[in-house]
Amino acid sequence: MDDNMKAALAMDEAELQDGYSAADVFEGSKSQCGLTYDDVIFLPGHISFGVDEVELVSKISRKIAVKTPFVSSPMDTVTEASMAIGMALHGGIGIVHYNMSVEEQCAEVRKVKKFKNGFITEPTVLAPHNTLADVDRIKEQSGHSGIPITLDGRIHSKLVGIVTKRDIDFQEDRSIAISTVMTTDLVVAKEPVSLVEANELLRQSKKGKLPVVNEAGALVSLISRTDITKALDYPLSSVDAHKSLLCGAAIGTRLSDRDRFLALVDAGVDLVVLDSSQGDSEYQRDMIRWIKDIHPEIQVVGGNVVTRTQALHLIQAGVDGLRVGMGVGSICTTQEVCACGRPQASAVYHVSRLARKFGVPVIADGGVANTGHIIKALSLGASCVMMGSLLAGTAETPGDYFFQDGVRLKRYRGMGSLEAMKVGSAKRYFASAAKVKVAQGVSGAVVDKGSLNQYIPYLVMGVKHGLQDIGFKSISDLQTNVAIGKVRMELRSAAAQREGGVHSLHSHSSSNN
Ligand SMILES: NC(=O)C1=CN([C@@H]2O[C@H](COP(=O)(O)OP(=O)(O)OC[C@H]3O[C@@H](n4cnc5c(N)ncnc54)[C@H](O)[C@@H]3O)[C@@H](O)[C@H]2O)C=CC1
Ligand SMILES: O=c1[nH]c(=O)c2[nH+]cn([C@@H]3O[C@H](COP(=O)(O)O)[C@@H](O)[C@H]3O)c2[nH]1
Ligand SMILES: [K+]
Repeated sequence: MDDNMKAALAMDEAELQDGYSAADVFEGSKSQCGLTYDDVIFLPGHISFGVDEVELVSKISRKIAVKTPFVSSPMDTVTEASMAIGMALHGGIGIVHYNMSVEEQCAEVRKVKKFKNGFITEPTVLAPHNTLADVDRIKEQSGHSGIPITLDGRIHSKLVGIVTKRDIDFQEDRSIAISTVMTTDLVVAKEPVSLVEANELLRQSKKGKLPVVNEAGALVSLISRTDITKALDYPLSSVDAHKSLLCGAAIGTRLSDRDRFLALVDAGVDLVVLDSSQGDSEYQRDMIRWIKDIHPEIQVVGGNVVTRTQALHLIQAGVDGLRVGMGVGSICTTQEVCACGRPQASAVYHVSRLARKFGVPVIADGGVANTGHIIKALSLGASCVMMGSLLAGTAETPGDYFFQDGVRLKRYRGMGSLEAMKVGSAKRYFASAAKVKVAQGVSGAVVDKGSLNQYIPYLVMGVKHGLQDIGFKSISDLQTNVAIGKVRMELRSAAAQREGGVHSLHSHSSSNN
């Protein structure tokens, strides 16, 4: 090796550093220009690990960690129970919209909280003196068969038997007591028992239901084979201490929303999102203080904010998370109508920089059109991303598919669109009573994206590849290295952005959407 070569190889890191730090890009600019995801591009780092080693564990609020940093938007064409269940099963969380009555919203939340609990902690229970007709009634109302029987017909009482379809199907007389037909030779699990152990017991016993009892033989919960198969299929699931899926819900900041909040707490909600385009209001601060005062255990996400001052006001009021984004959603017209907002990469970077000091996670909301945008949001400090249009069109969203020009579509609309306001958000705007309705969103359609079961794993893998290319195994490592300037980036000219997209083809297809 000659001396020139040796000198070249001895170059230190500083000499080799390409690109710019996030601080250079977002704070050093003299152009007074706000930036968004497409304006920036990360330079690749060094890969020393496999893509499967990348972990996407993150936080959605101070106390709630998730394994997939994805949140579905509280919009009436995106999140009701089915979406919230799908998001939680895949390790994220769904926020049920509130363009419906309190009762309807609570029913959606209950469906999520009750979905396939690994452990059913409130099973339907009967007593030995109940009749087969009682079993029939329960089957009709709730679909449950396989009912545990306890001495006094309630949970936490001594387990004496179980009644299954097989015990009663061929009994003609439905007035006879359960005690005469129930199975008393029971396979039970003694608490504490893990789902894996319970699964093994169910496999060996070939039973459909496994009652869990305490030392004294009292029933404490029930495990069902169908539930457990699902639980084992979704290792990333976001669950609470009782193994129920996590669920969020949106509320407003009017006095009536306090009743909505209390009802949602009753329904088991884990987190509420104060849903507003401009979160820096006295209404919102009052709501946050009131909630944290009476229900400090419920996580409150405030927003939306895009500046550090707005964020600080909500942090001072006690929020557990911040939702960032104004006017950047695919269906948003707020920036055009109200002249307020901020390009999303700048908003996420600046708010996250402040929120990080207080340990408050940031949810980057809106404007996410591909996995590259998700990676950029996370890199710039967001703990999670909230998505509307990217998830719209999946099977789990409310609404039916329809065909237009031979393409299978689903409706997707802004919550401030005239169409959505007509259904309910008019109440939020006072627009129903107002003479002039000012829409801040549009309604449209998106293409069929299939089920979340294929779609979320695809998004997750895309994000993992991005972290691997930048050179980090976790979101926190990535964020720390962006913050200290080790991760390098550049702005992209308009021509560079064109180059980074698909170009120069007559036609192309993409299998992923
Ligand atoms: N992220 C974004 O860029 C945007 C989102 N949206 C979505 O549209 C929906 C509606 O958003 P907003 O109109 O911002 O809802 P909002 O409920 O925050 O505001 C509607 C109007 O009600 C007022 N208001 C709220 N609480 C009040 C109280 N206690 N007393 C008196 N007045 C009160 C507000 O100041 C505002 O004028 C939400 O789902 C939101 O996420 C709408 C526009 C932009
Ligand atoms: O200006 C707006 N008018 C609206 O009618 C509207 N509806 C929803 N949102 C916001 O957009 C986010 C979803 O954005 P994406 O479709 O880009 O994921 C959502 O999460 C919201 O923050 C609205 N913004
Ligand atoms: K927009």
